[in-house]
Amino acid sequence: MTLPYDPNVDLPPQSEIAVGIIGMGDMGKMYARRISAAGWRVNACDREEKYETLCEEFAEHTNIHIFRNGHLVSRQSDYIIYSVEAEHISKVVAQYGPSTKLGAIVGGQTSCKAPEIAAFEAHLPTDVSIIPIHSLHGPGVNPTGQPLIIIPHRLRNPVALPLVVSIVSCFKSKHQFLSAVEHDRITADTQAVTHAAFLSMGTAWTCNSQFPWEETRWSGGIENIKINITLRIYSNKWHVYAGLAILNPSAQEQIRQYATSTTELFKLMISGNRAEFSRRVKAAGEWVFKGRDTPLLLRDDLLDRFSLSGVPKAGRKPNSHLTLLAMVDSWHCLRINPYDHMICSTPLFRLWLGSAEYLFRQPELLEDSIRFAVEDDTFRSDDLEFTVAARGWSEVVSFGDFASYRKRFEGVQRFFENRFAEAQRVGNEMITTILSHTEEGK
Ligand SMILES: NC(=O)C1=CN([C@@H]2O[C@H](COP(=O)(O)OP(=O)(O)OC[C@H]3O[C@@H](n4cnc5c(N)ncnc54)[C@H](OP(=O)(O)O)[C@@H]3O)[C@@H](O)[C@H]2O)C=CC1
Ligand SMILES: O=C(O)C(=O)Cc1ccc(O)cc1
Repeated sequence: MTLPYDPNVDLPPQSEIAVGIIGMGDMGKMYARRISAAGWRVNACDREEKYETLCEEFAEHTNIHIFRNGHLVSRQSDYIIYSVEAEHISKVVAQYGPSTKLGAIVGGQTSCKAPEIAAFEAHLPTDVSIIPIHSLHGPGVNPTGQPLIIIPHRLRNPVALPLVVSIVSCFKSKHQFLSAVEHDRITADTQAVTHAAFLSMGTAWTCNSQFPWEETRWSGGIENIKINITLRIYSNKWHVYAGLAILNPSAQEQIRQYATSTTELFKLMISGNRAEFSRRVKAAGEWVFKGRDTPLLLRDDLLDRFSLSGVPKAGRKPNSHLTLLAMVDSWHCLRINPYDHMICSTPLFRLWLGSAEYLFRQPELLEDSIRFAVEDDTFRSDDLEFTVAARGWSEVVSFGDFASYRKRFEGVQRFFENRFAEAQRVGNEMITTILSHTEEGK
């Protein structure tokens, strides 16, 4: 890969550089710990009311200096990272941006870059370079080998970009240099629609008052992925998912298509039109998976290790898998090749694509799923609730309605909260094990 900067440029000594972090939530703290451990001085703050508790929490970290507010961080830091809620980025940058140190570099960690860039352009002094970043994983995932997107948006000197690269190299992530527009288009494909599928599963289970791990029809194999990842998402903060779906215009189109594909497939299922249902599903599968002969991303023996349920393999039933059929149909309708975006994929996206591949590249499984969808009513009420849920999520996102998004999200969160600790533990292990096997091609 040709680097978009001169790697031989002379950088200032590490002892002269301070990294600022505004927003010490889950991601901000993870960044502060890793960057300071690599030897950089870190200046950090959250909202003023958290100053004392943050000072206590980081009292032992001599390289992390907690300040009362973003003005104090901005005026003495050389690379300042805003790690706040995407919904608030404009307000927070308007507040602290004018205090940025002369000639410094500013970036953000929000998941959608259009509003972040607009805020920086509007509120930062013109001498400041703008280099946003985005770690494509949650705070509990080891950043080593995960994609880290770097956006060299405004470079005021030849040192700015190599300095940022040198600072973030402590994550040992895979660097991808993109424009903000490319970033938003790709993450709409990989993140927003993936989350829409899992959010809808959680809503459907809640509306049916079901804990899926207690039912034989959701046990083992890719069902473990559906359950673990749904719980993982709902154990996180609502604003992370709301921000990247609502603020990214490409995401809205994709989520709408996912809801449409779900609805159209569900109508074919209940009309008993097996021929047309089968034709549409297989046409989508052909388009997305044709010619793929690499080993499947997911393997049965690995999947079965990560169950939240105690149902033995013999007791399991086929599933209509409307969630996955609709995903592949959406990719087909929007002409999105999901493999094109692997370089910017999150662990959840890889597991979701792996699940789709597992179903579509094993013809007997796909036939079972088609037959079950049209001829068996075991999953009818689940599929009905899923369809209603997918449309509901799409509607909230298209209305740009953060308050309703939060209410929907937190309602499901309450339903599942007793299982979050276990789901986090199993989910972390599942991500580490399955993805390490896929990456090594084992
Ligand atoms: N969590 C994830 O998996 C990932 C998140 N991201 C993105 O990173 C960003 C941070 O996410 P995450 O750490 O999870 O979220 P958190 O809610 O944990 O952290 C955001 C922090 O910023 C604080 N904050 C808000 N306003 C200000 C302000 N004016 N000054 C200082 N601090 C402020 C918040 O306080 P308060 O809570 O009081 O508002 C909160 O503590 C988001 O934009 C998210 O989309 C990116 C990759 C992964
Ligand atoms: O992997 C996922 O999709 C997650 O849910 C974690 C996550 C959330 C937001 C991001 O901007 C990046 C990663």
